[in-house]
Amino acid sequence: MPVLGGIADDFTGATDLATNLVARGLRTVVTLGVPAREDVPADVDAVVIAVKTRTAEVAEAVTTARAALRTLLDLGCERIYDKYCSTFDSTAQGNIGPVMDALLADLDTPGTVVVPAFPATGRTVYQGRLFVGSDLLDESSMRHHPLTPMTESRVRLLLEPQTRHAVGEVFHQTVRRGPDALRAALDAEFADGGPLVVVDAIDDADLRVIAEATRDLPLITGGSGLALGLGTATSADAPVERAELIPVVGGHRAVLAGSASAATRAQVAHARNRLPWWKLDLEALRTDLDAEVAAVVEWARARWAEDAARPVLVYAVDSLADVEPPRADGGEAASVLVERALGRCAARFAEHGMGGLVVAGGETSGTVLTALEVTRLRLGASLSPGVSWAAGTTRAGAVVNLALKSGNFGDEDIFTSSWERLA
Ligand SMILES: Nc1ncnc2c1ncn2[C@@H]1O[C@H](COP(=O)(O)OP(=O)(O)O)[C@@H](O)[C@H]1O
Ligand SMILES: O=C(O)[C@@H](O)C(=O)COP(=O)(O)O
Repeated sequence: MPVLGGIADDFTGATDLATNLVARGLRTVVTLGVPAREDVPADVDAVVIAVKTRTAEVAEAVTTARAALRTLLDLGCERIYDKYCSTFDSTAQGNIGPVMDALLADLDTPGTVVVPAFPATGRTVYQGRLFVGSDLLDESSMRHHPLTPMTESRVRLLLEPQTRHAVGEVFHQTVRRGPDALRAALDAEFADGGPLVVVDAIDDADLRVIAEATRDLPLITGGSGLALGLGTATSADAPVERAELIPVVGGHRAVLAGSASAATRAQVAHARNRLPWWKLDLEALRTDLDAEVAAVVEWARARWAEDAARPVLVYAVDSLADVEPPRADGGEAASVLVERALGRCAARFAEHGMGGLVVAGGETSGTVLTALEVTRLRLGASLSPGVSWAAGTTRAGAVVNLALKSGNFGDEDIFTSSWERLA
């Protein structure tokens, strides 16, 4: 029976959290959407429900999060982990604050911590300010995010407009004094300040202190980093390797990249010199999307006929100059066309024997998994911080190996090197 239940506001965020839970020895399953109780396997320690609510209407995000919470409690989960982006992707309306408010109310708890930090990927919080590498959040590329531009770095100021509660802060000086000092500071905030407390963390040792100080809270919130501080589920008879065991299926291999993020663009440039590649043509998609997809599928099958195990790369963006802004004339947005095309490619590739797939991009992953009719993922070995191989089960019961990569995650060679870890 699962002990920990996660609610993640997008699909790559869910696999990011699950990756860190597996690293702590927890056998973890990700469900895509709120599952029926009988669809959750019994032999897991953690369940992460992936919902696509980061940029949804506030009311929809809250209703979905509450439904996910009810299911996790029904499954027997004793603690809930509310996972949002390590760059706090949200707007003044939400959805991080409204979801926290709803979870706090439903769990009837005195308060919780707000911990976006994920130091392994450069996201740290110091004196209440969120950094991406050495840049303050509002000076990083997140300033220009198309849906959730982040123009403020102080987490308290980002959260206050979104929540009905007061927001407190506990700085690094206190975290450094250890779990007891932190817990005393949190209790003081919960008693006089408010139930939401932003806590600094600049390295994994800080995350361990925060996890220890909050071990009896029914709700914790953050990026995925906080999971690295959780007590390990491992023992002599339950080593970390047990949590990583997933079925590996054979078959053809592909990489589908719809992300335009800086890390993905570098990974595409690296892979173009090493793998057969196809760059989607926006004009061709706009003219006849099905014909372009058919051409991609024919091309991929020819490459697999030459070398059955060699991955093919299908991607959308080399440089930011390729990114087409939303159209003023009401024509179909490039982002929609690219997502639709990559989803259809995935489904057709699966019909032609694809057994392994790396997907780059959060929105893209959502579309691709929907097209493949994958309903749940069992997380396996980690590829890099926040990214793992998984075994995805489709509605029809077929299994496909998947690695979902958030746009800014992963080393430059992830599209070519990840396959070694699958073997
Ligand atoms: N040439 C393009 N012009 C406009 N949008 C694009 C283009 N290529 C891809 N996109 C869209 O950009 C979005 C990237 O988002 P996502 O997949 O979440 O990646 P990330 O994780 O990097 O944010 C997708 O909706 C994708 O379809
Ligand atoms: O917390 C994180 O940084 C990631 O898990 C995440 O949510 C990234 O979002 P996308 O870049 O939209 O995939």
